[in-house]
Amino acid sequence: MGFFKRLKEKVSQTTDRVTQKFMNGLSKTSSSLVGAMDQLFASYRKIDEDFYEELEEILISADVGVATTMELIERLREEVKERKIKEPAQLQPVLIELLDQLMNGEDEVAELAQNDTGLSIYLFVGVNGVGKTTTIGKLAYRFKQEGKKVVMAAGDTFRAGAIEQLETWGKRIGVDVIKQSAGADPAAVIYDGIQAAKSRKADILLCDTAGRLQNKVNLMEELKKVYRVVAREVPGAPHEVLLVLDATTGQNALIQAKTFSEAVQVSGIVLTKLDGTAKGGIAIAVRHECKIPVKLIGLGEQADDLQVFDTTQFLHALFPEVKNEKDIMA
Ligand SMILES: Nc1nc2c(ncn2[C@@H]2O[C@H](COP(=O)(O)OP(=O)(O)OP(=O)(O)O)[C@@H](O)[C@H]2O)c(=O)[nH]1
Repeated sequence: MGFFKRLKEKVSQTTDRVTQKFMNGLSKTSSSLVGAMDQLFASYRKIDEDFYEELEEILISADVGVATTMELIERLREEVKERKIKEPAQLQPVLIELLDQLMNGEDEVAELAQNDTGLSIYLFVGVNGVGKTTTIGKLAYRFKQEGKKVVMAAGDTFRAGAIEQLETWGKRIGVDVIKQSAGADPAAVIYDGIQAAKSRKADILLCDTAGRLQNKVNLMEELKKVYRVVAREVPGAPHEVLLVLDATTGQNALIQAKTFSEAVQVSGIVLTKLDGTAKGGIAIAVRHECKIPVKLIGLGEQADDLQVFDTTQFLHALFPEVKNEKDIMA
């Protein structure tokens, strides 16, 4: 179903709070992207090579990425030909539909996997500072709100601060944290976490992992070991391996996605700090270029600023004025 049809249904159905979260969180990207596009559409009388070139620059500076931008422009040229569009201003709804398609259109809002026969185990991977610990705290809060019994394991033993930070989150939201001292073997901490979660009949165990070791090889070996321990202790686990990427690092996030996917089977991406950048186009690039679904996005530091990624809400927050094709055609 096309974007505008879903928009009518989804935005009216979804609680206003979610739509507001997306709009507030993406306001920086929206104002810079829409501002630049409005200027472009107003300053061109016809759709020519200069117009396409300027549109390319706008998309790339919003961190949509070169590959995704090139593909978008290619599809736009075809649409312009097919629909015999003359006015640049008529392009905006077409552009939004194409962005929607590039982001896999139909809202397969990727659900978080659960183990309906017992303990669900999530691993969180990603480099230091991207928001891993914060994301674990926010997700623990979300699951607790849903009535689930949650336990967290402080597997990022590389940085002492990460252990304390997770403990702070645990105290704040009333969730147990299983830890050892800094420098301990992450796989041993996560093994303890699994035993504790089982004995406490928890529904879900959220595991932080090392954000950095001496070098990439050690880090990747470490992650493979954690993965093996989890898979041995609970059949079918880990149920999610969530790679946490910082949206403010732009195209670097794509490089990290490729690196981590070589070491462990990443099942989903959490894109954090989208509220902290005007280059939220990175979500489009990640969604289109990585074959891994963006499952969650971080729209702020508060516990309920972690939202399930939803293409319709995302594009509506970027282009809030465009409710349907007629808005622009008129
Ligand atoms: N504005 C904003 N800040 C965020 C978001 N997610 C995390 N942060 C902040 O980013 C900073 C780093 O977050 P951490 O959770 O410590 O990063 P980390 O990846 O856990 O770092 P390590 O624990 O070393 O792996 C903290 O100040 C968080 O509050 C977000 O979605 N929006």
